Amino acid sequence: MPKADTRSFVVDWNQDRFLLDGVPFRYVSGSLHYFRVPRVLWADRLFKMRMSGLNAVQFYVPWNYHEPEPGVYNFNGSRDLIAFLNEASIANLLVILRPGPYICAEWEMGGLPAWLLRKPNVRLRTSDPDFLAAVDSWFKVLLPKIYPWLYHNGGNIISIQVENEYGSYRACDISYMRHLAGLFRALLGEEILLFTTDGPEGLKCGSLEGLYTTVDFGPADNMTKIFALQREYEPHGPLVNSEYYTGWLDYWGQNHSTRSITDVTRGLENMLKLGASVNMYMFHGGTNFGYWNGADEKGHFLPITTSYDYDAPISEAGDVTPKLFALRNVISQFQEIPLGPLPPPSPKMMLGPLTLYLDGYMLDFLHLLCPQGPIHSILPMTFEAVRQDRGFMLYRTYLMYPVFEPTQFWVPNNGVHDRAYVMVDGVFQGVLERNMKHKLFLTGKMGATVDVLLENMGRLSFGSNYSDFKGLLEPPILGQTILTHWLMFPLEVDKLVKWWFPPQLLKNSRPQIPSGPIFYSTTFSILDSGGDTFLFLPGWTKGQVWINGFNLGRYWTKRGPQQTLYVPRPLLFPTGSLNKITLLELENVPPQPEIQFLDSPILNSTLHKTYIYSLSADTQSDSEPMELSGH
Ligand SMILES: CCCC/N=C1\SC[C@@H]2[C@H](O)[C@H](O)[C@@H](O)CN12
Repeated sequence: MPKADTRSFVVDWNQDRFLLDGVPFRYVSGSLHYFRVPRVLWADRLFKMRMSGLNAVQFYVPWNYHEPEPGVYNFNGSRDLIAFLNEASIANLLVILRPGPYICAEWEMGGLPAWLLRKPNVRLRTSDPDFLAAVDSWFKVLLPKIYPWLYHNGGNIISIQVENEYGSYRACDISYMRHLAGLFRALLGEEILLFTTDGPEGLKCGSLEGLYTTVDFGPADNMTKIFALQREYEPHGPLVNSEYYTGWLDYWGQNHSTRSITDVTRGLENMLKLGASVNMYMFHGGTNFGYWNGADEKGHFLPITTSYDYDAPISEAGDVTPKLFALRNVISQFQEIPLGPLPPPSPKMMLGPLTLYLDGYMLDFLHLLCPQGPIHSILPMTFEAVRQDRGFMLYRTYLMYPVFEPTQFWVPNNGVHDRAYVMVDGVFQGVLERNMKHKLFLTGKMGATVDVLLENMGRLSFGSNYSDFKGLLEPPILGQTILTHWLMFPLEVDKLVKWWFPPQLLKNSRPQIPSGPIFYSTTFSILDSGGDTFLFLPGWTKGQVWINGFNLGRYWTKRGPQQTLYVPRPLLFPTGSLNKITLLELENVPPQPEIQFLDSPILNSTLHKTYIYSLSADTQSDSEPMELSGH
């Protein structure tokens, strides 16, 4: 077989295979998402993937991670895409790039920026002119950055995916797919291999003439049937599974997902025997730090957990697993794998228990959390309308009349997106939750302050046939009265947490019943010999954690299945320096406000039965309000 005299990665239509520089080539790839791994750990993870026998790495580019506001771009630090491409090159891994614009990935809004929803009627993932204008603007920044990294230009990108499982989306807008294909060709040239990926039900609307059709399926699926479906769209060319599921995602309140080593290795072996190219999704999952998790909807709203361990061959903490060695053994039967050992699991550290101390009630810091002051509106406004993309917003109103008897407080049309923590005169009354908890009862004196803290638990990343706006989507109803005249406080919690809470800020303006939303913190130092660790929050309910100002993600100890948060060692300061951990507890503080750092994760706690509300047991009243209040 003569080698190509130039760099090339092409489909050999006669032999149903790929050719790399003119030589037959099959990729055995793995997915790793740079946006779920601190930059300092990228090289470690990529090296382990190479040593596992992979010759390629596949990853998405989340639009919302790089364009926080229209026309504002961020490719720095853990967002430095080019640096990640370079690390992959150093690890001798080719790249299969998936820039979207929609990526799914259990990522917030499937990677689409929330600011698209500032035009409430925008039709996402269609040829809607407003949507396409934003897409064009983004890709005219992104695609020229990756052009030099295309394989035939001297880089390591061998193929690029257009959209993501588009056939699973209701719109089925071929004009949109054609627009994307044209844009990619215009900005990347004719040589690069462009492809699509769909499940077996999605090929009709997901595939497009001129884009190589690939499929995705897991170990329990019928490989023969699904590859036959791919053949209906690609009678010639290599068989490709672009997402072979090595594990699966986790939802808060559902059991931890796993896939057996036997099933996963058997499926891989069967595909490699066919000569197929395969990408294993995920090979290393990582973490949904901050507020970046997405959500699904299967009967009810299902936010994704902070951990994206995915039961992947490389664990969330970057450790090799028996599943990795089993897969490496399969790969070694089909192609050469690098000689040499894989690094052992990294050192882990235990610490604590540590006592946390009350910094203050969230409501006492509104002047710092919302320095620009509230927005006033007769009816509550959404996060998107006030340009708060993620995190928390406080909605405040006042009782225009006394409420002596416990009176139902609810939001019509399941309008709490996603969790609401209700206070009256600063005293915690309870929680309302999208799909799960529609009402609570409260009393209050005339003029009492009614505060509703809304938590955005992550926008739908899959299966949404509507735009997932956040906040109070309808005005709450107290008894028969619609509550109007609201103050909206978009809260800059992350900015505040980076400050130190001077004790003098702490007002004892409320009974010392520690309940949320409330800040606790402490400082601690570690031994230099310490390693990665796993934060355990026994007795705490739900909230957010920061370590040294880094937003580690959400905890929901009461609901599970995740009980610990992965703490990468590079986040911690060395011996002699104090580390600071801050918790925002949204509900109830344990009698012993302590935390621990464990040397192994807990991702599969049994469900707390109290969570399993049946929808019928908690339906809201359908009675229409008799009068408007607040006038
Ligand atoms: C039956 C699966 C339909 C949804 N597709 C999923 S769930 C896990 C993965 C990731 O979200 C991935 O980003 C999707 O492309 C495919 N997939």
